[in-house]
Order: sequence, then structure tokens, then C-alpha cells
Amino acid sequence: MKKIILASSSPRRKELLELHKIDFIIDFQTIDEVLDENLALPLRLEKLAYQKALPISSKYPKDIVIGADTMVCLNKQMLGKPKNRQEAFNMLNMLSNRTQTVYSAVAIIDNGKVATFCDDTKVTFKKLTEQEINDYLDTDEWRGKAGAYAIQGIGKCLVAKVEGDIETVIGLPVKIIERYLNFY
Ligand SMILES: Cc1cn([C@H]2C[C@H](O)[C@@H](COP(=O)(O)OP(=O)(O)OP(=O)(O)O)O2)c(=O)[nH]c1=O
Repeated sequence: MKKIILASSSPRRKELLELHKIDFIIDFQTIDEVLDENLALPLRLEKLAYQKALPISSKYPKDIVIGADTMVCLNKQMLGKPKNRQEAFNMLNMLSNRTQTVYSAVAIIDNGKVATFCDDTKVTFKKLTEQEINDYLDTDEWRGKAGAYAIQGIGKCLVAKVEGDIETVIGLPVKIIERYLNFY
């Protein structure tokens, strides 16, 4: 029986797999998250997801390893994890009253075979005042989250509309992963 290994430090990804009753273990390595500018956006993120899965797949060569990467995009601007509160403020201020696209890329390495895909969901923010942004930042929930918010948490108060799979926003499109797992 093959093991499934989630190559991610993200508690949200762990929770999502658990929610879908998938049996898995976690093993991850921190990598330098450098995007390959020569690739179109979805492929760029898929490559990063693959780079997260690759070192783990060499530890479990016969098993199934899943890596992922999530990015918030507003027009051509990519909003990853903010480095500090100021950057988080700027991100939320930019997202206010606009529709962003959240991409989650996944790489699955199964016994040396690689599959990658990228899903996207549109999220529209309410119009936020400076006070509302600062109140949200005070919760500290923005730390470690692409785009500086967590839709699964208090961050849902910032959101007016979601078009697509909310699990893609939280960081792992599990329904698509399940299709791959059934296929293998
Ligand atoms: C937009 C959004 C992002 N996020 C999180 C999911 C990811 O954990 C994080 C994006 O950063 P990632 O670099 O994709 O992932 P990570 O660094 O947390 O974990 P790892 O690289 O080890 O897999 O943002 C939410 O939890 N909720 C949201 O609404």
C-alpha cells in the first residue's frame, strides 16, 4: 500500500486533507521560494509546488508525495506572504473593493511519475477602511498567508464574493487531488 506524504508546513493544507478523510503523513523541507520568471504564472507556481515535493519524493521513492503553492494575484501583481505588517497593510489596501484571483498549484509525484496542475478562484473584497484593515491586522491572522488574509478565519469578514472552490483559496484544491489519486 502506497503512503501519501504531504510535503507542506501549512496547517491549513493538513486540515483540508484531513477534512476529506485522506490518510497521509507530513514530511517537508523548507526551500527557497524562487519563481521562474520565464514561465507563465500557473506553470511558475506548479514548478514551485514540484520543487517542494521533489526532495521529499527522494525519501519516499515508491510513494505519493504532494507539494503545493498558493499565490494571490491582482492584475499582474503577485501577492505572496507578507514580510511584515506594513506589507500586509499594503496588500489588503490594494485588495480592497477589487476582485483578485487566487491560484493554488499542486505537484504530485507518484513512484517517480509527476503530475502538476493549477486551480484558481476569484475573490472579491469589500471596500475596507483603514480602520478595518488595522483591526484585522491586529488579529495577527495575516502572518504566513498569501495576500495577508485567511478566508477560513476572521478574514472571511473582508470578503464579499467567492467564485470557485474555496479550498483553492485556503491552499489545496483537494477535489482535484482526489481525482488524481483515484486515477493512479
Ligand atoms: C489566501 C489564503 C492563503 N492562505 C495560506 C495557505 C498557505 O499556507 C499560504 C501560502 O503560502 P505557501 O507558500 O503556498 O505555503 P506555506 O509556506 O504556508 O507552506 P509550504 O510551502 O510548506 O507548503 O497562505 C490561507 O490559509 N488562507 C487564505 O485565505
